[in-house]
Amino acid sequence: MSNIKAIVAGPRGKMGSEALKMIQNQSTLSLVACIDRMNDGMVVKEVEGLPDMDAVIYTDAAKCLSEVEADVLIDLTTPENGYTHAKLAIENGVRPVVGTTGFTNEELTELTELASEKRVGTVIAPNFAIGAVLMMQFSKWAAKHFPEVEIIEKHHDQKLDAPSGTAIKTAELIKEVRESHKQGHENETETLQGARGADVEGMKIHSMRLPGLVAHQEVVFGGLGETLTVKHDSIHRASFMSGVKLAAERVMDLDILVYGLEHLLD
Ligand SMILES: NC(=O)C1=CN([C@@H]2O[C@H](COP(=O)(O)OP(=O)(O)OC[C@H]3O[C@@H](n4cnc5c(N)ncnc54)[C@H](O)[C@@H]3O)[C@@H](O)[C@H]2O)C=CC1
Ligand SMILES: O=C(O)C1=N[C@H](C(=O)O)C[C@H](O)C1
Repeated sequence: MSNIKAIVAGPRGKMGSEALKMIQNQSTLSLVACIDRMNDGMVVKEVEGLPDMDAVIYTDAAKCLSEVEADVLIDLTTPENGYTHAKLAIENGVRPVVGTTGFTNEELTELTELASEKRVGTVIAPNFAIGAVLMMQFSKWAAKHFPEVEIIEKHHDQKLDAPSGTAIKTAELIKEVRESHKQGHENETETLQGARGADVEGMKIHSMRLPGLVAHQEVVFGGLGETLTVKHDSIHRASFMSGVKLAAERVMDLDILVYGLEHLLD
């Protein structure tokens, strides 16, 4: 697959700017437009800090998606805008590749149904790093043998959603093999609210936000006399870009929505 025409939403963001660099440095994708909150009508290279690329910037997502001839929309924005952009893209026959996290289950269901109805391939992946996808798969495997598990996710302090999309996806994968049950002491109480974290069928998720962090997760399993920790660290946002590229290539052959990069890996 070559010359896949891509729109990037969120080009000035931490992920969006990395995606522009990735597109600039490979040959299968080309940038045909951007969707941003500002700089309407300017071209990318005119915006300070953005790479030397000629695509036009739109602030009106509906206009961009109906006017520009594009194959894929790469969305790296915010939960609310990511959902709206994905919906608009599907309605306009542009295949969404969504990294944005924080969607509700209702939004995911709606997008899944819309993608099937319109037969527009869609990828929503809470984590595009190959190592993170493996960390989630290893965790699912481990949970078959160690059903007592807690998830600790650590991110930079500019992150809007908690817990992370990755932590939620990990819990969902573990749920497929772990029977729902309460963990810890049956009479456990919290003397400080939130001390035990968020609860998914008895599994706990703890979210840490600090400057200096990028994206990190530990899945800690406890057994009789032993613990097992499955750990992944993204130390640079370049870690996500091979997954974004793979998703943009593979979405061209889909006519349904897939949730999670694992569905696209061999
Ligand atoms: N799936 C994955 O592998 C990864 C996903 N993420 C997710 O990607 C999203 C973006 O993350 P970051 O780049 O770190 O955030 P960021 O805050 O650096 O960037 C978000 C960008 O979206 C822009 N934006 C907001 N509203 C917009 C709108 N209506 N139209 C166009 N652009 C708009 C903002 O101006 C900003 O530049 C988050 O939801 C984050 O959780 C982050 C890293 C990896
Ligand atoms: O906001 C981030 O940075 C990240 N968000 C994604 C998530 O919510 O899981 C992926 C990665 O953890 C980085």
